[in-house]
Amino acid sequence: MPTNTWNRFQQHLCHCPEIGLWLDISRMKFDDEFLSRMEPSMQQAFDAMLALEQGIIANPDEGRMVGHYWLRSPALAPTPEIRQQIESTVDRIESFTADIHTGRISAPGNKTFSKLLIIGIGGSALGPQFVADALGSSTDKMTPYFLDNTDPDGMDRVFSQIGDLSDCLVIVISKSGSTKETRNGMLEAQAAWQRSGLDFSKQAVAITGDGSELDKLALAEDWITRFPMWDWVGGRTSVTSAVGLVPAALQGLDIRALLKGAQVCDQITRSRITTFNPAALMALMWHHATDGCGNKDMVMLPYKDRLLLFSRYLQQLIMESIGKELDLNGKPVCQGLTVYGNKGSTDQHAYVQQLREGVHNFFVTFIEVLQDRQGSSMQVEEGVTSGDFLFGFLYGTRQALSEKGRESLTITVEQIDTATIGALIALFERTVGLYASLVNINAYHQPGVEAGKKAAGAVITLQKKVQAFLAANADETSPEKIANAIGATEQIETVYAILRRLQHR
Ligand SMILES: O=P(O)(O)OC[C@H]1O[C@](O)(CO)[C@@H](O)[C@@H]1O
Repeated sequence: MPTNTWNRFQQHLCHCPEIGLWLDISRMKFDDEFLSRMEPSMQQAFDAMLALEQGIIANPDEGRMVGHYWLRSPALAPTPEIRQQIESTVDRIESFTADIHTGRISAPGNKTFSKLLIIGIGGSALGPQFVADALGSSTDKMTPYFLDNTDPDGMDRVFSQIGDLSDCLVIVISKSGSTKETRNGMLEAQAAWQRSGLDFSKQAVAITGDGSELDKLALAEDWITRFPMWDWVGGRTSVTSAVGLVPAALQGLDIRALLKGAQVCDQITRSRITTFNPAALMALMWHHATDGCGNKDMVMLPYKDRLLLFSRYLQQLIMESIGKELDLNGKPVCQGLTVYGNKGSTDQHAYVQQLREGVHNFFVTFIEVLQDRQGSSMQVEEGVTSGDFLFGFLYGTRQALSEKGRESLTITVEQIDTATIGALIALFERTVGLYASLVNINAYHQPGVEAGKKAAGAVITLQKKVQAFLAANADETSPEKIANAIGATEQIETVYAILRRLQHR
C-alpha cells in the first residue's frame, strides 16, 4: 500500500453525482497492476452483460432470459410485448394503489385498508422487507407486516401485532406459486380471517407466475386482483418488479423514484470504462479480496439504522447467486461470497473485536450516509452531534482495521431516500452479475435450494408414516422398533426427532 493513502484515495475514488454516490476502494490492497491485469476479463464481463440485457438466454441452466434491468428501462426489453407488460403493470400498480388509498376498493364495512400483510419468503419477502424498513415513516399510508417463515409462533406474533384484520390487505407473493412456507402462511392467514368472520378473498391479492397454483387459486376464489411475476425475473432480483413495487406503493412510497434511482444507476454501471463504473470496481474488489474463490467473507457495515436489513437482502442476492458448485463449463468450483453484518456503530460492540485482531478472513463494505436526519441535531458535546459520532466511529473503525492490514470498501451516499435505495439495489445487482462473469458461473439459478426442498418433503412423508404406525400402535415408544416397522431404519435419527416433536405438541 503506498505510504500516502490520500494519493491512493484520490486516484481510485469513483464519484457518481447523478446518484449522489461515491465508492472508495483505496483501502483494498490491490497492487498497481491489478486493474490493468483484470481489464480483459472485465471487458468480457461487459460483453456478457450487454448480451444479457439484449435478451440472450443468460440463465442457461433454466433456459431463461435475465431481465431485471428491463423493469426500470422497459425500452431495453427484447420484444414490444415484454416492454408493454412491464409498463402496463407499473401503471396498474399505481391505479390499484390509488383505489386502495382512496377507498374505491374498500375493506369490509366500507373501511379504508390501513394495514398490509405480505406473505412470502426469500426474494418474495427480503426485498419488500428491506425497502419497507429503509423508507418507512410515520406518514406511511399503510403499515406493512410480514409472514416470511413457516413458524407457527412467528405467525401468531404477527397476527397479534396486526390485531383487527378487517382493515388489513393481504399480498401473497410467490413466483413459483408453490413454495410450502408461503402456502402455509396463506392457509394460516385464511384460518385467521375465518376465525374473525371475514372473507379472505375480499382482502387478498396475489403476485405470482402466470398459471401457477397460487394464480389459479386467486382466480378461482375471486381475490381482489393478481399481479404477474415473469420467468425472466429471478426471485432475488425481483424487488423492482411487482414483488417490491406493490408493497412499496401501498405503503405510500414513490415507486417511480425507486425505479428512476435504479435506472440511473444502471446507466452508470453500463459504462465500459472500468474506473468510472462502481459495479465493475466492486466486482474487481470482490475478486481481489477473495482470490475469485470466496476465500474471504464480506462484512456489510452500513452506519445507518435504515440500512439494517440490507445485509439480509444481500445475503440472498449475493450468496444465492454466487454460491454455486459448478461453473458454466460444468467444472466443480464450489464458488461463493459469504455476507454478514448488521449496522454500525452497533456492531462495533459485537464482533469488530475479532475483525480488528482475530482471524483475518474478511473484508468490509462500509456504507456512509452524509445526511444525519431530517432537520437539525442537538449537541451531545460542545459543537458535536450524535451523527458526528456515527461518522467518527465509521472512519475510526476503518482506520483501525487498515492499521492491522484489514481491507475495506466505503460506499458513501448523500441520504437515504427512495431513489438512493433504488440505486443501491441496482448497484449490487450489477456487481453480482459482473462478478459472476469474472468467475464464470451462472448467477441466475439456484439448484442447491431444490435439494433442501426435496429433503424437507421426505421428512414430512416419514412423519406421516410414523403417525400412521402410532395410530395403530399407540403404546410403542421405541424409535428403533418404529423405524424398523415402517422400513425407515436408515432414518432412525429423524424418526427419533419426529417422536420427540410429537411428544411436545
Ligand atoms: O417466490 P417463490 O417461488 O415462492 O420462491 C421464494 C424463494 O425461493 C427460492 O426459489 C429459493 O430460495 C428463491 O430464489 C426465491 O426468492
